[in-house]
Amino acid sequence: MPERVAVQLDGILKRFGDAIALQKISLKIREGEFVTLLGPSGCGKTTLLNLMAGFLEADNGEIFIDGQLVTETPPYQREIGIVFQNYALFPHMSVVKNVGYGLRMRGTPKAEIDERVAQALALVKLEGFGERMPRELSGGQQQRVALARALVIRPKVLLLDEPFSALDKNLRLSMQLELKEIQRKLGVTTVFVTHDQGEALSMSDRVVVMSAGHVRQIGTPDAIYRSPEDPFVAGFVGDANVLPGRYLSRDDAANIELGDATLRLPVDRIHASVGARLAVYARPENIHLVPLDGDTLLTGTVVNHVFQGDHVDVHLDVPSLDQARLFVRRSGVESLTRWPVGAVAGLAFEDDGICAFAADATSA
Ligand SMILES: Nc1ncnc2c1ncn2[C@@H]1O[C@H](COP(=O)(O)OP(=O)(O)OP(=O)(O)O)[C@@H](O)[C@H]1O
Repeated sequence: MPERVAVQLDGILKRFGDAIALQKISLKIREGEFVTLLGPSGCGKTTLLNLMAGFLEADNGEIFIDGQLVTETPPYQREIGIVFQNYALFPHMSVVKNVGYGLRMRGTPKAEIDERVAQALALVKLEGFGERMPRELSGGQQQRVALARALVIRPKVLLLDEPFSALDKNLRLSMQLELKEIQRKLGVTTVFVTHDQGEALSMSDRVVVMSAGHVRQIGTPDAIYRSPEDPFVAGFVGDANVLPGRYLSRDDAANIELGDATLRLPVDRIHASVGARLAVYARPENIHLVPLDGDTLLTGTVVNHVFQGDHVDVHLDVPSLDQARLFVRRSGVESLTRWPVGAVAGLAFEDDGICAFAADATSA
């Protein structure tokens, strides 16, 4: 059976005055999918979410929800649930009244409202909190109420705009897990907005990376992290060393000059033409320190260790790479003694986690 499309955007263009906030965005979200819009502040994530919700109108393009054209449909008829960053609970209503609001507006019978509100509160683990007022709840509890209020109407799509960004780190992590479990249990199509790449990678089925009103890449977290197709994505998602290189030639692999060394990399990782100067992106965990021998072409001198708890980042100067400084990630503290400051190490690059773009195309 073909997968159903829950949300479809076709050529969405949005201007604010002379400024273009969204540049012809097209996107299909499958039923039951958890999709995250990820990008830096001002890239257009919230604008896109507000267009799906119906709070804003597009200047051009069409939006379909569950196969219906909704471009002209007001928010309350789109059957979507929304959770904002700042809770936006009704302050003068109890938890039960807040959660039941959407059902009362739809004229649902009282007995059914009571039952569905109780179910929704159980889902977000807030049984027993029904008579409290929002001011009597913690930030995390308020956000659970907001989630219950959004889910109780059984929305076709759940939209969340940075819902956990006001929470402290530990609470944010546990809320992320909880949301993901609830979403999986209900199978509700979800669009989540964040500027936090860790949040996007850990929760999503697919991530839509945006910058300056454009979609830069759409893919699974693994594809976005391992095979970025755009220099913005390579620089924004995860840590990367950006090193100067040149695309020498291509046979069954791409031959890339990096300082005195030539790397052979899969051709599909090189987004440039033969002869181009390159910005080579290398993840710190994909560069290894190796003892020097007669064949070592690329070496670095250790200049610093940065202890990060579960790993150590070793920083090195690489004279043959235009004096570039790079860092590699080691899991054990043994690297502190094996590669002390001042030591000279050979650098070995794994294919996985390396990609390159024409140097003049890089924006990150
Ligand atoms: N009502 C508005 N009037 C004018 N410009 C706006 C309006 N809303 C958004 N913009 C502009 O549109 C662009 C996209 O804004 P948007 O809020 O969608 O970004 P964002 O990616 O959600 O950022 P943040 O993470 O900071 O919320 C920005 O340049 C912003 O200044």
